[in-house]
Amino acid sequence: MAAQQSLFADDPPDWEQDAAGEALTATVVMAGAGGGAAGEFDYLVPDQLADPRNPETRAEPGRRVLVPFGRGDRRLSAYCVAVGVKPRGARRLKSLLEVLDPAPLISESMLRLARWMAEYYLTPLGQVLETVLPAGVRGAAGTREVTLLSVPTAVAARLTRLELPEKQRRALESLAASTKPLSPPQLAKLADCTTAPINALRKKGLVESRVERLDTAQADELLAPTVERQQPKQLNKDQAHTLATILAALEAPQSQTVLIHGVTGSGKTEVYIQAIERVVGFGRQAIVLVPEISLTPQTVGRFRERFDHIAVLHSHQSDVERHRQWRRIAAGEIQVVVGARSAVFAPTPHLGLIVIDEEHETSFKQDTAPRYHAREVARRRAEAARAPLVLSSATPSLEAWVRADGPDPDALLASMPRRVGGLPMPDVRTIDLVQEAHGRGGRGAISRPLSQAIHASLEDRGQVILLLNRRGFSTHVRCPSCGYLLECPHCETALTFHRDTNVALCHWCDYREPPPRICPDCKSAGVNYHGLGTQKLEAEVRARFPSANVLRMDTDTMRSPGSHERALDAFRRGEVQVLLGTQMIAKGLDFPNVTLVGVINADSALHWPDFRASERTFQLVTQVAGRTGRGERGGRVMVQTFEPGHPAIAAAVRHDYAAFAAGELPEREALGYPPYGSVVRMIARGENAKLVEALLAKAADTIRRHGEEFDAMGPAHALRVIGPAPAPLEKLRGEYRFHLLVRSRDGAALHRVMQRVAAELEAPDGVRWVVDVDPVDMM
Ligand SMILES: Nc1ncnc2c1ncn2[C@@H]1O[C@H](COP(=O)(O)OP(=O)(O)OP(=O)(O)O)[C@@H](O)[C@H]1O
Ligand SMILES: [Zn+2]
Repeated sequence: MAAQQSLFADDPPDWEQDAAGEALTATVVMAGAGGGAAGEFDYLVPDQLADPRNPETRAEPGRRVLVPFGRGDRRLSAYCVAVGVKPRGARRLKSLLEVLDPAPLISESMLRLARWMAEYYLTPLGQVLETVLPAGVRGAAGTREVTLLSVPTAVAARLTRLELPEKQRRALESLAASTKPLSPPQLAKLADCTTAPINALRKKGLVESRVERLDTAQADELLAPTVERQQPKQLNKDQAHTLATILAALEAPQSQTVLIHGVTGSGKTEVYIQAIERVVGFGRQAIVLVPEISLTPQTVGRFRERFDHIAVLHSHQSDVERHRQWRRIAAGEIQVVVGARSAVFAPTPHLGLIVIDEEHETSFKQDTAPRYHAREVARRRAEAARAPLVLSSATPSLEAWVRADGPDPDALLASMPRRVGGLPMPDVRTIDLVQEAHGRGGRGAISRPLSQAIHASLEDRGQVILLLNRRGFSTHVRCPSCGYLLECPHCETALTFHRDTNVALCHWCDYREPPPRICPDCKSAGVNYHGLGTQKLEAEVRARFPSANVLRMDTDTMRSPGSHERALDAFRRGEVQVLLGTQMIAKGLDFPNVTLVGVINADSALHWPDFRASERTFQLVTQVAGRTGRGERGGRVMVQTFEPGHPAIAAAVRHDYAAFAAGELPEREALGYPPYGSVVRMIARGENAKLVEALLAKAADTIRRHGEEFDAMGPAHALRVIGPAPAPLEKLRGEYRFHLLVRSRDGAALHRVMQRVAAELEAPDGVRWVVDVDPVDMM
């Protein structure tokens, strides 16, 4: 009641404010999904929220405001997206209640980008804004406690006379040589030891420690590993040519996209780092997007070696840390932002360049609303900033490839077909599993030729990487008498047996149960474990190569923070001879001592119900093959497959991207799939399968009806609806899932129709649906 009264007191009826018939209004969208209030709403801006003498409470675009909404005047938080003078209509507008942010959270240009996303991805603007602005951006500044070590002067004076074990001596000398105090992990890194010798030094009183509470940003700065500055490398001819292409794009009056297509190890990263050095030299900032999994100290280190002020954004950061980084970026203190997908929204004030490394990676597409693709958002952002967008990959997406290889003068292609330093591409050979199975009776996962190659590599003191894209021990559990298959009760997919934890696990919803000792169906004793997961492969490798140290990398073993880095460090130091795991080992690793890569089953993703199945297979095999032969010792690759003749596998074996594209593109073209057309996927889910399917059937009719006008314009504009059908993942967490695909060669027409359908479609209770524009995930 009190709030109401003060409200009336401050807020005289607006007909008194404005006799001329015009009023200052703010256009707002409700925050988040909007609580049922989708769309834009106008409110009057009361005088006290328009006072230039009080900039902290002024209504302006990019700030959040509190508004009364609906009949009961629910107070909702909203984003102000525009302010203007409007003729007062007959209908009386309500007034803003409060301005919540003392300054805009988002610039006008980022607001325009968000509007584009809302429109393109058919998502409410309020929800897009919550994605563009990290949750922590309005959070309070944080502090952090840091232990700092230094060497007392008295100790430093007799440093050379101390009797110490080797590691302690090294640590003490490193600390004494440092110009600033160091934290224990920092010192451990510098002296290449664990924290044990450092603790020993502290106990002996040879090292002083104090605890300080620092601003998070300061703490980050201090805790950043100390790195030696590296100079730019002398570029080879292909690299120099690629750099020149990017530098020319920096001069162009409009934004250009440069696709760097370079084989693995061709020195792509070095080229774009040099381009960024130029950009930073003009006082502008660069954003580098990398897949989350490659945000390793190794990658980040390469940027630290070359730039003074970098910010790293990743998904494990706390709100407070993220907020800090955000503010430093917005203040122009940061030269290079390195981060995963959402770093595309980093508020750099003078953006000079965006780079997307491993551009083909699926993780650049967000799988919740707004289902944006960072490549498309980056392109829009680069266009607005008139800055180049650099895409880099050994296996570009066909979307990027066709654009770069086509007539568009603003889409350029730079090829780097050779590895740096004259290193040859690794020799790749396929092993036909059909023939092998006949020869050796189908025992185990490792064929004889692969086994021999592993032996040879190990004897030669080389390291081995084995890829198997399936975690767990056995991929399914079946009764040998009646054929009963153990399934997840919520997802109707086969449960995977995990031997280390002795559970049958659903990889979709995490449902788990102990594996049955008798068949739940026919009650006969014993069940069989079929199929191959990484755990079983690990057991086989340990049994066959007992003297090798084996490390398994998959989401089961890499759960704890830092485990990924520790594993890669152990591999780099040579403590591990065989690294085996899922696709997380296929990416970006640069270990010169890897002389053999084995792909256990190259076909595993080849027949997925996804029009990109061949492309994914080609990418995976090519990328993992690229992890070998990166040193002087050369390297080879063995690819086990049931289909050595499949074009995707055959092209990967020859490192021949152009051949892969030439084989795949006509098929896409014939069917009107991307990059020759656009696809939208609709997914509906609910507990009642009939209702779910009926909703999509209705959607299909609505799409066809709205599509008629485009169908009439001929095949270049027509829409084609495929489905509805049960989604490949038919049941998930107790809900049935159906999907349909719509495709058209005319992306704009498709978009227009889907906009109308999304606005019209009403789902019954218990059924939810989403529209995925440019889908990547087809499950
Ligand atoms: N011009 C050069 N002279 C000498 N060494 C170079 C040069 N360019 C790059 N290198 C080195 O070669 C290795 C591979 O380079 P880089 O990582 O840039 O290649 P890449 O194409 O990005 O690799 P990938 O995509 O396969 O991970 C790195 O160790 C890098 O430091
Ligand atoms: Zn499940």
